[in-house]
Amino acid sequence: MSDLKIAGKYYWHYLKRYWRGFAISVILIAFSTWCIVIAPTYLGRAVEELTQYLQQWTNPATRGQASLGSFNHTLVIYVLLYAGDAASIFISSLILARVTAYSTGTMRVGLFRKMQRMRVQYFDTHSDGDILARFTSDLDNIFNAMNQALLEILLAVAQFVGLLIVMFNQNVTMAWVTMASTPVALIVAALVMRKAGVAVNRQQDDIGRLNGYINEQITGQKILITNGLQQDSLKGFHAYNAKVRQSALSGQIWSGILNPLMQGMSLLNTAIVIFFGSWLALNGQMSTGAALALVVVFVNYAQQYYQPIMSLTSLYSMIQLAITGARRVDEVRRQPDEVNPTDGLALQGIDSGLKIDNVRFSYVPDKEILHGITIDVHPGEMVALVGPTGSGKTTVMNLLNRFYDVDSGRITFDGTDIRRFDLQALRKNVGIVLQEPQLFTGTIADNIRYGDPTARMERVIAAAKQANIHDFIVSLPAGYETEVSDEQSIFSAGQKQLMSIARTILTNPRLLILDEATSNVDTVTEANIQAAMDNVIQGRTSFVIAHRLKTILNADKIVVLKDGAIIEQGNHAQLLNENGFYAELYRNQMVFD
Ligand SMILES: Nc1ncnc2c1ncn2[C@@H]1O[C@H](COP(=O)(O)OP(=O)(O)OP(=O)(O)O)[C@@H](O)[C@H]1O
Repeated sequence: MSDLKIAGKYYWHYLKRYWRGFAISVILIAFSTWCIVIAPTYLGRAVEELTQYLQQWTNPATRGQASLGSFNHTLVIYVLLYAGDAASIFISSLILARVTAYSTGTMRVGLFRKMQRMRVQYFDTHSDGDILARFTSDLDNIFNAMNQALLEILLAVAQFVGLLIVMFNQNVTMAWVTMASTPVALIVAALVMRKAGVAVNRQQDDIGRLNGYINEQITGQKILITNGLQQDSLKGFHAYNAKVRQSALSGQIWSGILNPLMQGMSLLNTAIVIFFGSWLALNGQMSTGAALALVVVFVNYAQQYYQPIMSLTSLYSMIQLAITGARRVDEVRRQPDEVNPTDGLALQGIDSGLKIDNVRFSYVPDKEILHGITIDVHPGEMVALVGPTGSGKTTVMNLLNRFYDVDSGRITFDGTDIRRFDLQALRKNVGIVLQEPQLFTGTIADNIRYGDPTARMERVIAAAKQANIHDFIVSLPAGYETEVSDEQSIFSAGQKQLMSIARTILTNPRLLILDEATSNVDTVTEANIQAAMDNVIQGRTSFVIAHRLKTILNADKIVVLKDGAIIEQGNHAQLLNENGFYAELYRNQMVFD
């Protein structure tokens, strides 16, 4: 589907609910067009009446009859028509401003809502900067274009249609003469617009990539500084920036050519009309006054004829940016939602166990990552996943709470395939503590009760105590009310980790997925984290991507993954007995990450 079609559908989706405002605007614009289009006929009439008056006045025999009455009357109507035009444009611009503000607001909400429903895959495969660009520059482009171009577009279309009607009403031959240059103009405009469209499309994609790069460089700023890579970072930025500059420039040049071209066409058109009009007058097929009036009226029409096209072409780059913006935002809108079964089952707990049953999985077609994984877990057991990097540990975790769905095989809780549970219910029962803890804007208390905003303060404090972070929190001047947004940087990685453990404890999940942090923390924090983890794991079925030896030793089951397959499974003693890969790693004191 072409970008224009996609954009058309997108705008229709959001604008149709404002049809009343639109209808009123269209009526007002039609009225204003009628005023504008009809006005030249009054101008023509005024010229005719003035000519008649002058003829009578210059002839002594008829001077007594000469009167400016009808001329004045025509002139008043002419002025009123322009006043009507101005008033109706003013009112419709107010209405359209409102439609723009509301509809772009709804677009923003729509995009944000969609983000909440989309599959994790989208976020895994798009840079944060690119996603952000869709919220910022793409939506801004849509807003700017609607704000400035919507009225112009409606006016242009109405004026064009109105003009055609009036021209053909006035004089069919002259109307055809006025339109004679249209095919050439349309072909030229289409060629130039295609070039500009390609450049503007590229510009937006380049901006997305530039934003992605900036975002990455900000996030990795400390690594940059540590490695002294600022100059390289700047070099990379220049390269991305140059691409944006080039595509923006080429877009501006191509869209900039359009307007002068159309102006040239308009001048040519006026010349053609004057030439034919004069020829008609000289041919003597009508009175000099009438012929003169016809030329005046059609010169006016000829100038107006290209006006709508010219105003559209002067807005072209803005309109093209909005079309591209709509295409990019619509791309997000059309992403598949997470699959939530209708009549999904409720999930109360995991009583008889969890089974990963011969699961195969690939992120992208034909590149299988997990090759038939089977793990049987009894309630309350702790499973440690170990294995070299890229062996598929995180992937197993991704499947357990349905960030992704298996290709074949199944995962069951108490014998029921997890795809049959209501997604919300499933996620409520599966808690995740990630390696990189994430805190959100709000107070520490808000962050701990993030998964259950209604939780009372006693539960927040109890969770913090279990996570061994209570003492630290109360040592802060504002305690639990400390604003995280301002103070985020003063928390250490370990403290953030403990807060996120407290958050998980508060939601009391039945299944726990824990990615042990590999970051080096001091021994006291390390002991704190270990104790907090023991607390959160206590009595829960849990999967831990284990990096600490102690965790592994404590595990009920150690699953050793290599290249997406389980090569060994059992507890520490059993695996040592097997004298295989695990035993080798253990004996060589190798780290499990
Ligand atoms: N979103 C994704 N799209 C495509 N391939 C992916 C995606 N995420 C991971 N992979 C690939 O899947 C394989 C397993 O990755 P996974 O993250 O599960 O390994 P891991 O054992 O957790 O590694 P690590 O210990 O380094 O975290 C890797 O080859 C990785 O490149």
